[in-house]
Amino acid sequence: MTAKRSYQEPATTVSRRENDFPSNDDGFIRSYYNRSSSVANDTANKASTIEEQRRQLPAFSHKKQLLYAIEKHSVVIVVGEPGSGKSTQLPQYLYEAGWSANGKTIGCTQPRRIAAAMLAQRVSEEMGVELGTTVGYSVRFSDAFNPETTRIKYLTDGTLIRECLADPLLSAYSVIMVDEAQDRSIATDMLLALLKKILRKRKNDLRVVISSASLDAERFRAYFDSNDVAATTTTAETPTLGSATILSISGRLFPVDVHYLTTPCENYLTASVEAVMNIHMHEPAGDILVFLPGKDDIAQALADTHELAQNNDGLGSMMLVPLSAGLSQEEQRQVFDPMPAGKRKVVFSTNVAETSVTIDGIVYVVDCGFVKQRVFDSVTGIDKLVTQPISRSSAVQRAGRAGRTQPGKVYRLYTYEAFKSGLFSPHDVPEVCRLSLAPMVLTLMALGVNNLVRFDYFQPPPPELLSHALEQLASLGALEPQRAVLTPDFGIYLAELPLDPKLGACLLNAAQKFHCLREALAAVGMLAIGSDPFVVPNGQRAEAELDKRDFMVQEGDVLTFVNALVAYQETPAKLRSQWCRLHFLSSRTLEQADRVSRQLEGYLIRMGYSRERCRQSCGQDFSRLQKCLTSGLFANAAKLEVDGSYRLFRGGPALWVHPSSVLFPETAKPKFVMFAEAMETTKLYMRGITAIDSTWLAEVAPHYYSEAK
Ligand SMILES: Nc1ncnc2c1ncn2[C@@H]1O[C@H](COP(=O)(O)OP(=O)(O)OP(=O)(O)O)[C@@H](O)[C@H]1O
Repeated sequence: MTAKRSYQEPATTVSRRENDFPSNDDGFIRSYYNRSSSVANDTANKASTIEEQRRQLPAFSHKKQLLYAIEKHSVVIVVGEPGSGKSTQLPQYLYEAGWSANGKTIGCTQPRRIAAAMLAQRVSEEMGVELGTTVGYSVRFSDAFNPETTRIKYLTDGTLIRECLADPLLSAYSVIMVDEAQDRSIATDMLLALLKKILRKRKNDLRVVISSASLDAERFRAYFDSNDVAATTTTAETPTLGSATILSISGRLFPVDVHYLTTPCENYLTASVEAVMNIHMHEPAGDILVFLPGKDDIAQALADTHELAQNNDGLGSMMLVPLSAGLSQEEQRQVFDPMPAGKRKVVFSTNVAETSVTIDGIVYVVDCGFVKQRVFDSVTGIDKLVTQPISRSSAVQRAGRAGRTQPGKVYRLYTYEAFKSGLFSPHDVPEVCRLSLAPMVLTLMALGVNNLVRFDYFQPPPPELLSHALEQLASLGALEPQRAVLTPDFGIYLAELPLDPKLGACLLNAAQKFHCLREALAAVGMLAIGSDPFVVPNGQRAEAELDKRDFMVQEGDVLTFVNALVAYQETPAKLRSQWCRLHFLSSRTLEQADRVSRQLEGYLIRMGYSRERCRQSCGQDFSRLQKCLTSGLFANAAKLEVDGSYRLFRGGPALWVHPSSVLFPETAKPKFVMFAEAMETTKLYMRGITAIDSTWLAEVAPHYYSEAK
C-alpha cells in the first residue's frame, strides 16, 4: 500500500485564500478560491437542462456587458476564471446577437487542436445542431465545417493564419476570438500581430476578442491601443469605435480546494502515482486528471499505477487513460467517454488538457508541477525538449480543469513556499523567444511581410532567432539569393504546406528532384505525427521485437517506419486492424499517418503535381529516399565519435541514439546519421534517425556544407 503524503489543509477563510493567490498585478484573478460560489453550486446541482446550465455560468450575467463592449470597441480583452464560460458561451452570445446574420463567421481560435475539436463538439450539442453544420472546427489535418452553413468555427491559431494566405483580410469573419491568449504560442503572437494589421483595413466590420483566465490584460490593451483604430473611424454613418477595452468575468460555478505538499517530493512520478492511489482509496467518487510532463512519464505512470492497483485488493475499479498530443483524434476522444457505473477514470495527460478542455466527471486534479517544453538552440540548430517547472499561469489553468461540472480538489505536488518562490515564474517564456522561427518567417513572407525587422510583433523575437530562421530558409532554397523574398518555384509552395519547412522541403524535393514521392509522403506523414508505430504489449516484448525485424532496415528508423506504413497501405482496408495486431503495430498511428500523407498528397496535387508523380516510388533504391530526406534535414546531420555518441558537423553537444531507435542495439553504428528531432532527458537523444552518406551533404546543401567528410 502506498504511504499517504502529507498535504497542507486548505485554509478555511476567504482572506487567507485570497492571499494565497498571486496578485492582480500578475494578471491573475484573486477570487479563485472564493467559496462564495457555493450558492451558485447548490443551484447548479439542480440544473437539469443544458439551457439551465448555460444560464448558471458566470459569463451569462455579463452577457449584456460583453455584447455592449464588443459593439463599441474594436478589441475587447476578456479575463474570466477557468470554467466561467468564455470559450463555449461568448461565441454563442455573438451568434444570438446577430454577428453572423450577414453570412459571416464567428471564429474562435485555440492554441491546441484537441481543444478546438472538443469545444466545437460541446457547442454544437448546446445549440442542438449537428457538428459540422452551424458549428464546426478546423485544425491541421482534420476538420468538420461547411463554408456555406458554419457560423461558429473553432480553429487553431495556426489554421486561421493559413486561412490568411488565401483571404488576407479574413473577410469571412465578423468576429475573431483569440482564446487562451496567455499560451503565447508563436501562432497566437503572430495572429495578434496580423489582426492588428487587418483591423486598420477593416475599421468597422471586424471585432477582435482576446480571452484568457490568466493574462496580462494591460499589456494586450496597450498593444492594440497603439493601433489607433478609434481615431480612424469617425464618420457620420459609422459609430465611433473605442480602442481596446478590458472586461472581467468574476466568479466560478463550483469551488475548488487547492492542497499543497508540506514537504517537497523527490520524484514527481512516484508522487503522482501515490496521489492517485490515495485519492482512489480515501476520496469519494469522481474522476482524476493527472498532469505529467511528457509521453514517457505517462507510460511509466500508467504501468506503475496498474501494478500498484493489481497488488491491492478491490482497486480494479480504476480505468487508466493516457492523453497527449501524439495520440490520434480517436484515441484522444476516448478520454471524454463516460465511465461505466462504479468505475473511476484516471486520465494521465501532458499539458494538452491544460486549457479550454472540460472532461466531464473530473473532480480531482493532480498537478506534478512540471512541463516538457521545446527550446531551440540557435547556435547548434537543435530543438531540445526540456523538463522544467510550470509557470503560475499554467498552475491556474491546470487547477481550472477541476470544478467545472461539480466541486473539485487540486493536489499540487509542490509546496506552497515553492509555488510563491521564484521557481514558478508568473508566465511561460513565449514561444517566439524559445523556438525556431523558420515556420513563422516563411508564413509572414508568404503574406507579403518582407521587412521582418520592422514588423509590429506582439513581442519582438530575439535577433539571433530571426537570423537563424532566414539562414535556414535560404539554405533550403526558399529565399532568393541575397534577398528576403520567397523563390517562386519553391519558397511559395513551401509556405503552402502545413509542415515544418524542413519536412516540406523533403516533399517538394521528392517531387522535383528525387522522384520518390510515394515513400517521401509516407516518411513525412510518419514524422509529422511524431509517433512510433511499433507497440510492445505487456509480456510480449520478445515476440514484438522479433516481428519488428520484418520491417527493420539498417538505414534507420524513418525507413523502417516507411516500410511499416507502405505495407499497411497495401493491406486491404478491412484487414488492416487484424494485420496490425498480428505485427505488433498501432493501427491508430498508421491510420493517422496514412490520413496525413493522403492530405499532403492533396496539397501537392493542388500545386499541380500529377497523381502519377505522387505515386512515383524509389523501389529498392533506398538511397534516393535517404538523399531526399537529407535535402530537408541536412542541418541535423551528425558524425560518429569514438565514445559511440554523435556530433553535428558544425559541432555542439554529444548526441545519442535513443533506446527506441532501430539503430540502438547494434554495435556497428553508421558513421553518419541524420535525425528528425533531438530530445534531452537523461542524455541528449536523437529520434527518427536515418543513416546517410556524408558526400550527399555537399551535394544537397552545398551552401551549408562546402565540404563534409
Ligand atoms: N464537454 C463538456 N461537458 C460538460 N460540461 C461542459 C463541457 N464543456 C463545457 N462545459 C461546462 O461549461 C463550462 C464553461 O466552459 P468553457 O470552456 O466555456 O469555460 P472557459 O471560461 O472558457 O474556461 P477555460 O478558461 O478553462 O478555458 C464548464 O465549466 C462546464 O461547466
